[in-house]
Amino acid sequence: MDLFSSLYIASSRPHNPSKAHYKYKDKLDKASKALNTMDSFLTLLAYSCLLLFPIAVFFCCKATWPSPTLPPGPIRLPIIGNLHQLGEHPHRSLRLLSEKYGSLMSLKLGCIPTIIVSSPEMACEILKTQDLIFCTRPPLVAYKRYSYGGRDIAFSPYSELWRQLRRISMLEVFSAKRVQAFQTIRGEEVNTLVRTLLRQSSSGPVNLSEMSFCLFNNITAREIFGRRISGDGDCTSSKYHHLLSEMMFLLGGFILGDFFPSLEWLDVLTGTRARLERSFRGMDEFLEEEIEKHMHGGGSRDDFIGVLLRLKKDLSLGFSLTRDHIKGIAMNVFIAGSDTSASTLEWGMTELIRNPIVLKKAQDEVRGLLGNKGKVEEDDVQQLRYLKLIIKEVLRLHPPGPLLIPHECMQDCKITGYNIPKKTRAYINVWAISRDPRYWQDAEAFIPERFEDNDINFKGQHFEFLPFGSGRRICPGMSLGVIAVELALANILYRFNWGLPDGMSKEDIDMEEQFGLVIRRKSPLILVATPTSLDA
Ligand code: HEM
Repeated sequence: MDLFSSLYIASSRPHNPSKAHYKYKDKLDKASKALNTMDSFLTLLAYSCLLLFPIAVFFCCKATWPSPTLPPGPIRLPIIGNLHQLGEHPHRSLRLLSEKYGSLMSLKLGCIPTIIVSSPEMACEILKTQDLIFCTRPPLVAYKRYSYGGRDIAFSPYSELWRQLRRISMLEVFSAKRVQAFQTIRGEEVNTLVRTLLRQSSSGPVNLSEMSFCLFNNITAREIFGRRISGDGDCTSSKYHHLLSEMMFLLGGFILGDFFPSLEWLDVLTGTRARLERSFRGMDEFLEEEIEKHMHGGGSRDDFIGVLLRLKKDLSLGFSLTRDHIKGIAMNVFIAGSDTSASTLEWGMTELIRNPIVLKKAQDEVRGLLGNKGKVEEDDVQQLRYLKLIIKEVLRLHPPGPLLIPHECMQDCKITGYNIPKKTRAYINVWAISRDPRYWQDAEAFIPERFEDNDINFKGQHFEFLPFGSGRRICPGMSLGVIAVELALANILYRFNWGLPDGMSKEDIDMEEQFGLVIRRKSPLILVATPTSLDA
């Protein structure tokens, strides 16, 4: 993502444009026709400010190297610093830079001092040894809005309130008891996926990316609100797909004000703020409706909203849980629970199709264990050793959050003798770490067997493998996410044979990533699913 990505955010078309927007856009279109190169006059204005001003300043001030007391890093341009070096896939560009400047690298992104961590040792330093100093979040524009001004778990700064929210969520929302209680939901939704695949596969290739998203979106919605959000018996489209994609994009999309706090007004001018507000309002209205339904006897006492509304009345909590806290937590789970798991399933199937020997071994395992049973249940999954190795390998090569959610340093500190000033932003490049040939043999290859004879897991103690992060901010939904992905993958491998559409070979599979807070495939995964003899 380069410096102008935020302008792209501003100029790309919103998903749910209002009538007013079209009217406004018509006028701009006339202007842009005349200009013939820009999407809108406002964008042109913003480009001008951003291009001409730095160029002018460039001639007045020099590029600088980071001071010797900071970790090494590339030379910084005036104004934009190293923003231009992020590229379209920041995790990849940052890996290349860190090969030159080291596993603790210093950058300046706009006005923001930043460190990039690219080795297990440095990740351990930030997420374990100095976790208490680094466990806050930077006050990014979208984080502030989507967290109801710091009233959620994922995007709020570290504080006593955050600790309380995280504590009660761990006990009541993400607990082992709750994971167990949602077993039926996962089973029913995976059955719906299988039924949808049976129906759709008879008329041609299926869009597995769309179905993955829909599956996890419905599982998450039932966990939070007690109801599905797709049509009955359907696993092809989710009413909130566009809204969630929009939110994911804005959360990972590098908004201008996040790098130039004094230029936040440009985000208003370019329309990014309005776009953020529109998506926030869309989600807020939905959450309000669901809370109202629960308060008037709808919903279940055991879904997340039911549990949180009960806790709201609990005077022994030690703090008062407000409606905004409930909406903040629900929004986190809705956002964090769908795309992450969908990404794991779609990359998992992508790798399996590219690696037919692994695919066959996984199918032999599940079919050997299940015989003619008809469907895989969660108890069966515990015996699928090879399938679990596959999930680990998918998370190693395709961690859904390649840079985690950014952390920020709360006070001046030192790492390996270098000064890290207070408010330095920290990106942990877990994508680069889990592909580092110093720690992984044949690091770019998909080899689930590499996890066979060792105890490396993703629970945050092995710093060479951190798909869920580590320390105080480690993903609290790990168990909910992993069991759902395992169950879905086991069932679709058991019930279907998989192949590529006619005329395609595995070399033709598009591996391009769409960067955002969560990395999904850029193009949907389209596969041919052939039901096995069980369904003949
Ligand atoms: C394969 C599935 C998943 C993966 C790979 C994943 C990964 C992550 C990562 C990398 C983080 C950021 C950690 C950091 O910043 O240090 C995170 C945070 C979080 N995840 Fe997940 N996640 C998954 C599924 C889920 C699910 C299913 C839920 C909810 C049901 C969830 C809820 C959260 C929340 C609330 C946070 C914020 C934690 C905090 O800031 O304290 N995640 N996740």
